[in-house]
Amino acid sequence: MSDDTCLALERLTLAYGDTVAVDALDLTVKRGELIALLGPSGCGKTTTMRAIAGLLDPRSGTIRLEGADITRRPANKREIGLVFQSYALFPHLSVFENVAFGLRLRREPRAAVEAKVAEGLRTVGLDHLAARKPAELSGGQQQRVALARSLVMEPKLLLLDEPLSNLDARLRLEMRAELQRVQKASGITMIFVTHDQGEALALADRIVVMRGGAIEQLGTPEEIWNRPASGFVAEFVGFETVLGLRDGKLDTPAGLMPVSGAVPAGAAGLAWRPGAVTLGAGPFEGEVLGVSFAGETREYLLDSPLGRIKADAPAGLAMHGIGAKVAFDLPAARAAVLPRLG
Ligand SMILES: Nc1ncnc2c1ncn2[C@@H]1O[C@H](COP(=O)(O)OP(=O)(O)OP(=O)(O)O)[C@@H](O)[C@H]1O
Repeated sequence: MSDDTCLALERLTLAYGDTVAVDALDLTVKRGELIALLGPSGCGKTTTMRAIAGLLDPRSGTIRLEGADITRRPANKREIGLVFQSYALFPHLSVFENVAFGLRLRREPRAAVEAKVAEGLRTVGLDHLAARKPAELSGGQQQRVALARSLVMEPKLLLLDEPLSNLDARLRLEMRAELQRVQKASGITMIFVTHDQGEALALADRIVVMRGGAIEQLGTPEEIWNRPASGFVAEFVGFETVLGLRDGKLDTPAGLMPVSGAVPAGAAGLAWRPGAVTLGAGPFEGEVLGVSFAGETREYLLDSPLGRIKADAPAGLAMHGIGAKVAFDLPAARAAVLPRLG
């Protein structure tokens, strides 16, 4: 293990009775990294976080924090912070006292508590609201208090479970940027759970895409976005059309069809985002089932022998109405090449 490793999960297996929720998971998180655990409901994200926090005993495997084996260490001795979606602030305490709570419990000297709370509130931009009660704050401000409360404890690792899911869309965007800023400013290693690919892509240094209790792909946002490792990841990051390859041809519901362009040897499939589908020309034909205006583009849903195809076209072009037959192409040059299809 290198010196800059914060957390290492080694062959971590987690189960509820007979149900194995996470199977032999290996993951190394570097110090100062912001990691997203991304995946559909039930893939094991929360279970993994609970085990790291010490709220669930692993069936087997090891958890190391800064080199020390903490697999069997009680939760309150792990120096790991937790921020959950319900931020559960104490309603009768001021913002200041909420943030100070853990430090006081740790019996830190009064002056140290005051300095740390002041800095924590400054970090999240709430120093001017220290005297307020939680009920006098917006949802986003309450979430920031919860974040400050964890930051002041100076954890070795901070775990955030769907930290932004209780906020409305506008606040969520604001808090995304805020969380990223706070993470870089504090330097605290963070792992956050989300099922929102946009959030993971926007925030994380690296993304762990989970599926069925295992890691499907681990990579930077750019890698996950541009080079999905499987059809599953591709669909998760907006490649709406995924087709397998057999004998160098597209394997479609209507049989094998030629590919437009060259395909790398060994590829299992190709995937296109709506913007990569050529509309108005090409060897295939589809019937327009739906069309919606999206500012710069129009988004089409086509019914075709290859299945349902989503395609975007510049809004400046003439519109194809519902029921119209439109030619289209799926150019290999604009597809992501999938090493695995499933
Ligand atoms: N307390 C429990 N008892 C039994 N099975 C559980 C329990 N909690 C979770 N599971 C099962 O473990 C698996 C992983 O669940 P987990 O909550 O970790 O998924 P998740 O990825 O966090 O999903 P979500 O996004 O819905 O929170 C699922 O199959 C789930 O049904």
